[in-house]
Amino acid sequence: MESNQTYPTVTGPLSPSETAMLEVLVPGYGFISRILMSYLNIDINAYIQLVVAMAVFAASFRYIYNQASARFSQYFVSRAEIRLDDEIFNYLMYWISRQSHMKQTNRFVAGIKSNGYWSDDEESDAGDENEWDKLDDDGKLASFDECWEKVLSRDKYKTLRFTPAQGCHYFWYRNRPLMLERQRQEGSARWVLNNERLYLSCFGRDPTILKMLLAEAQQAYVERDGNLTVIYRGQRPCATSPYDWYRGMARLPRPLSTVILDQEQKQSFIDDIKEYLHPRTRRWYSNRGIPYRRGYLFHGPPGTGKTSLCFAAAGLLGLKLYLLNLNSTALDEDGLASLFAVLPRRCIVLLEDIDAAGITNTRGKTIVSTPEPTIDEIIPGEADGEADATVVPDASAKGGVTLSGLLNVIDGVAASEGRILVMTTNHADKLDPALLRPGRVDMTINFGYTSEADIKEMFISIYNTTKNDIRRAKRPRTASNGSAKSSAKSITGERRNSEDSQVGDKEDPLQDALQSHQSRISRLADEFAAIVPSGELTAAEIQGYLLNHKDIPEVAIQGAPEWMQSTLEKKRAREEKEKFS
Ligand SMILES: Nc1ncnc2c1ncn2[C@@H]1O[C@H](COP(=O)(O)OP(=O)(O)OP(=O)(O)O)[C@@H](O)[C@H]1O
Repeated sequence: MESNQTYPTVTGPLSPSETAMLEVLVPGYGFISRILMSYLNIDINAYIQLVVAMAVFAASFRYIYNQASARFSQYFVSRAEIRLDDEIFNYLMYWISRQSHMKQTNRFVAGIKSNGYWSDDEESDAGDENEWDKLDDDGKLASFDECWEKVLSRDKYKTLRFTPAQGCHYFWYRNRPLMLERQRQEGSARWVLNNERLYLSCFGRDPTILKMLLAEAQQAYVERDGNLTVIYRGQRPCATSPYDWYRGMARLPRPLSTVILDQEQKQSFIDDIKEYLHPRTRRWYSNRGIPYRRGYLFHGPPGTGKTSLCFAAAGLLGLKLYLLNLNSTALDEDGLASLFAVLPRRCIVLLEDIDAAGITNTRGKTIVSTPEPTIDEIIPGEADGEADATVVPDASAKGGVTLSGLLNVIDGVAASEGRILVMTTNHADKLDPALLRPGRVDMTINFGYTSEADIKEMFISIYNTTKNDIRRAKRPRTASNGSAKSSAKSITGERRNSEDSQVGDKEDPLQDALQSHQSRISRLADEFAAIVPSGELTAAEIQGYLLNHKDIPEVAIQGAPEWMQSTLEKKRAREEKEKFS
């Protein structure tokens, strides 16, 4: 029997069941096809097979292309992967940002912010001096205002840096075509910083060219630092990231001679470190089953040179300085352990003010903290804050590092070897004896108030002249006012270079003038030391005063009695207050 059933109005090469299937696969298909039919008289069913065929072809082509390119890459392309959390990422970015071909790319990331691979500090300092030099070279003694105007306008226009944006970039390196790919790590959240990867690729199965490029990038990066002391800080960029060491500033090394301390103590500290770092020492330790570590404790009142000595030692030995603030609540024992685990083979780790961090207690108690400092905060010699940490009995409640956690990373079974640990404190007597036992602290240096000899030495080091101070004194200057001020200014202006050689070179044409300057300064130093009582002030206090009169030592001496009196009065008042509180 024939059925009277009516089919939908859609007609064409597709059967109703096929159309129904399409409706399932492409919701709204029937509706759209009816609209097209009624208004435009187009029957899309007539083209559907063509469309499907094209889609199948495109999908197959894509699949084949992907497979072919994967096979091609596998057999004919070498590729290096560089991860953001590795320092080599900085090497490569630094190198790239200085390549002319990379500057020409039309997809790039522009930035001015200093980071691991761009640090403008040194360039800016050198630039400032150049401005001054240019004005001086015109034959006139540059005035501050003239120079400052130029420096300020330079500061307004920070250097723009460009690095390739995400995606592929092609370039030639040593006559070979290479590809650089910048990628976000798949599956990572956008706000997570630690998720970038770089891929370097070249044709052929031999990756030598890539390794050469990476070695060149490393060399460029390392040479940029030259003899600067590089400071790393243990922190994390955001709350979800793990703790890691982040490169902070790179500073000119501080000459050891500028740290005023008993010569014998200073020398035995340096000799001890040198002995420890000697290539044979590691084996000596391991042959005897002794963990290869060395710890130092610097203690004394604030501003007596603890940080300065550590910084100077790092500069002298060309070691990187790793700074860690134990006061952070966010830093737990795992974070601490992971930071110590990734320390390089040779470095100095500086834990400042450990008494403030709460290591004044017995094991199991927690160090509680102040907010985390920023990465750029550390300037050796300027750290003076006493963290207002408190100690709470429950380690789990607030986070933070326990004393036993600290002891574990210092010399636990899994503790890292090779590093030099320096801890500083203002109150050694408050520290737990466990922290001070040999193996954890192998040498203790006491920093005290200045003696008469220290005061003289400080005075001389501030007013005397180093070769670097007069590197620009290529022509005799006529002093603008003929006063002691102008003569002092011309030879004491700059104290920023690493060499601390005092002038006295036989061939130096300025030798006579400088020698008489030196003997004058040494005479004035005696006068100053006669005014300032020994054992009363810290080096920082004396330095602070002398810096207020850095151009005219005579004026410093004139004002010294009054300054001494007011400083001592304030000190006594503070001590009285502390006694009663
Ligand atoms: N012994 C010293 N020799 C030379 N300069 C010193 C000395 N002590 C302090 N200074 C000067 O005082 C400033 C502070 O010094 P530094 O940070 O080294 O002191 P500190 O003992 O580490 O202080 P704190 O305990 O507060 O951390 C620096 O600018 C440094 O140049």
